[in-house]
Amino acid sequence: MGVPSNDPREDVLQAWYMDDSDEDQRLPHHREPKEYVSLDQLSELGVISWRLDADNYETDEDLKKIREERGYSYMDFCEVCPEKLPNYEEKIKSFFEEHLHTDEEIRYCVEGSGYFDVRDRNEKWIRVWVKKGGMIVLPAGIYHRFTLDTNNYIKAMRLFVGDPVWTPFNRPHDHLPARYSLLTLLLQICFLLYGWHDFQETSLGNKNWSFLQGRVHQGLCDEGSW
Ligand SMILES: CSCCC(=O)/C(O)=C/O
Ligand SMILES: [Fe+2]
Ligand code: NI
Repeated sequence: MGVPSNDPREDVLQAWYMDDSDEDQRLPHHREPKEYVSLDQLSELGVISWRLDADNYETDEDLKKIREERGYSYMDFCEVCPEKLPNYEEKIKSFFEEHLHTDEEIRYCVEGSGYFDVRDRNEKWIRVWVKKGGMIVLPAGIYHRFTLDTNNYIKAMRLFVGDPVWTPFNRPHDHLPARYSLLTLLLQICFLLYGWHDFQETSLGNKNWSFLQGRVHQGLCDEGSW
C-alpha cells in the first residue's frame, strides 16, 4: 500500500483506481503512479469489508455474528475454475460485464483471489482485490464486475438474506429502485461528509445525480440533519 496503515483488512483486501488499458482483465491495471483507495473510502460507496479466518469458517464466531446481525441466512460456495464452474467461459464473460443486482452481493474469499471492480461516484473504476480471508459486501444497485486475477482461481462463500437471487442486470439499468435508492444514499453520504460544494460538483456532472437532488434534500430535511 502507498500509505502505511494498521488496518488488518488490508492484508487481504486492497483497492486502487484502474488505468484505461485494454490489456488482459486479469492483470492488476494499476495507474501510473499507483492510486490506492482506502477501505474507508470504499465504505463511502457502500462497499463494506471484513478480514476473517478463512481456515476456520465453519466454526468462526465472527462470521456467525455478521451473519446473524445482517440476516444472511443463505450460504453456498462458488468455485471459479474450468473444472468446477459449469459453462466456465460463458460465466467468466458474464461476470465481467458491468452489471448490478437488486440485492447485496456478499462474497467471502476462502481460497484463491479475484478482482471485484466497482464504479466510484464519478464513474471511475476502482479495482478491489479480494484474497483469502477477505469478505466484501457490494450494496444493491452498485455497478460492478468480477474477474479472476492471474492466479486463475477463487473459492468464494456466497451469502444472502433469504432465497438467493443472483440475476445480473447489465448496464444500463438505472430505472431499478435499487439503483435509485443507492444513488440517494451515496449523495446523502457525500453531502454529510463533504458539504454543499462537493455535493453540487457531483450533481452537476451527472444527470442521475441532479435528478435525485430534490429527494436527497428532502430525505435529509426529514431526518432533521440540516
Ligand atoms: C467469486 S463469485 C463470482 C462472481 C459473482 O458471483 C458475481 O455476481 C459477480 O458480480
Ligand atoms: Fe455481481
Ligand atoms: Ni430493465
